[in-house]
Amino acid sequence: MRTNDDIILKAEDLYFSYDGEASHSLNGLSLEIRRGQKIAFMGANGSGKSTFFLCCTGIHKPQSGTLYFHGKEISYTKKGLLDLRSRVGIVFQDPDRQLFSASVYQEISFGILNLGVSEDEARREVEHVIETLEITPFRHKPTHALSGGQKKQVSIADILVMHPEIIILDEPAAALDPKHTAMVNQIVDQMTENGITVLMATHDVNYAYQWADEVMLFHEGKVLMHGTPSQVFGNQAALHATNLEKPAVLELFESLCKKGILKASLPLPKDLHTLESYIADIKTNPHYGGKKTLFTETKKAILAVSFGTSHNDTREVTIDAIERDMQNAFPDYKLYRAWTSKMIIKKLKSRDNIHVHTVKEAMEQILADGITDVVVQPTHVINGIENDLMKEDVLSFRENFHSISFGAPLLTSEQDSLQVIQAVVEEFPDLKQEEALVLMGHGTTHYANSIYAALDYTFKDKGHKNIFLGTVEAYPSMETLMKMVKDYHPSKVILAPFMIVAGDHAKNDMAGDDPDSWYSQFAAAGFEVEAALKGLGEYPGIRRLLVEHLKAADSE
Ligand SMILES: Nc1ncnc2c1ncn2[C@@H]1O[C@H](COP(=O)(O)OP(=O)(O)OP(=O)(O)O)[C@@H](O)[C@H]1O
Repeated sequence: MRTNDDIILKAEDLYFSYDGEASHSLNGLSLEIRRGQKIAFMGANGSGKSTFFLCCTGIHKPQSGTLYFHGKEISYTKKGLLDLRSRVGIVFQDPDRQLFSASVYQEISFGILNLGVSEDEARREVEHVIETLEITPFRHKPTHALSGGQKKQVSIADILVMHPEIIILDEPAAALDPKHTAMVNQIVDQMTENGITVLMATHDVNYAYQWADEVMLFHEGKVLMHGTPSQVFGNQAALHATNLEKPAVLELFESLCKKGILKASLPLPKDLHTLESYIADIKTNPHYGGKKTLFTETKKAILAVSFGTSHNDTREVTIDAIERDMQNAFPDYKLYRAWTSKMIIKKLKSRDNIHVHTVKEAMEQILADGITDVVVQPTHVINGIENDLMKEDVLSFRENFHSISFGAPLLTSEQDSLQVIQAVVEEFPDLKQEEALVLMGHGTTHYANSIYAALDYTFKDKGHKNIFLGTVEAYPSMETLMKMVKDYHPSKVILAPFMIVAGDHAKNDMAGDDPDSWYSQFAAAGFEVEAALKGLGEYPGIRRLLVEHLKAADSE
């Protein structure tokens, strides 16, 4: 359990500016450091790591906010600072900023003598640290004649000799060759074994991932994220925001899992050695596939997953057409269909005695047919709940296949939005500037719904000010659309579904006679209205994009 005693250092809402408040290098920074932890401080250049370190040793005093050491506010009196600096030592990134004595011995003994320790005791301590940090071969050289790596060793010795409780290392491996980097890493390991709390700024994601207990991710003068290395390096958005990359070992592990070579349920490997042992184990204990071996002949399939429709006319020109294009792109793969709407599946069964598989049924069939690798391509428009649930169903079969990969839903990346806009524009070549094209999306309470409003905005941004996108079930609603369309004063409103099929929603909610339909509402508002009952699956540009997503998933 975490107690207050565990918190050795705490920062509360720190603000620090180098230029009289014109900009803040620390910008409301709060964090807590637990005793004995190894903490990697990461973040883009200029995100405030060094500034924070300088505050921790009292070199800078924050303009506002409080720093606590062992639960007590830092005192900025001479005595307070001397005490603080004997207990919190900092090794600067640039050793020349730290070393100022003429000889190595003088340099290392300076701090400890300043603490009032007797000369004898100081000598013993200095000799000890000279030996442990392997400084003996150059101990008699003047400090200015040392190499970069040797200077770094001496600046660490400067601090270690004082037996601090916290050591702060600002990019200790910067400018060091691999041999000296390994040596500094070894010294750091010794420090942590001796119970010293180590705060280290580093840009080396591979080292931080393997070494740290916790990662403190700085962004614009405050902590963007704080967590275990797996939590922080597993967060793509946080890494992106802070210019960091995923550690190579994680990247490789994830890629091997995606390819089905390793099981994603294995503990995340901390280092290459662990990953190697997973791979070495494959033959005897197949992580890969559970029941299958790595060397079996592969048989591949595509599973095309759609919401479904009970309208055969639209199905033929949308879902059937999409699947046909997928099959043409992958003639050697067996194509399977699954729908996610149980209601529609039931309706087709009772009305036409046609059975369409659910996702689980399709996966069972694929398994029974001896398929080894499955690429799943949804025809879902957004990455919403339907897609999440579909993935869960598919992944419950993970153990039975060599690999399972997923193509992205239609609107996943920014590039997708641009291609979808292009596909829509191509589909309405006769749309006049004074006419409004109003698209009806489905909409969902899932957070992915925001893509509809974003796409509506992008249409306009790309010069299509007369194309509007709303949803039946969420935002942007008909009410919002009506306002925007009225502001545009179009001569005519053309309605079209922004759904893969032109089914119930398109025929009834959009184009129906009911007074609530979009058609009736626009007509009642005095517009000339026309309905184009064409699902997105009929647009060649949309089908092309889905096939592209499938190809991307297959090549993963
Ligand atoms: N002595 C200084 N005078 C003026 N501005 C400074 C000074 N030192 C740092 N800054 C500014 O403060 C901000 C934070 O810098 P800081 O050195 O704390 O970042 P950092 O995260 O340690 O960066 P790096 O990864 O490059 O070492 C930056 O905008 C920087 O330009």
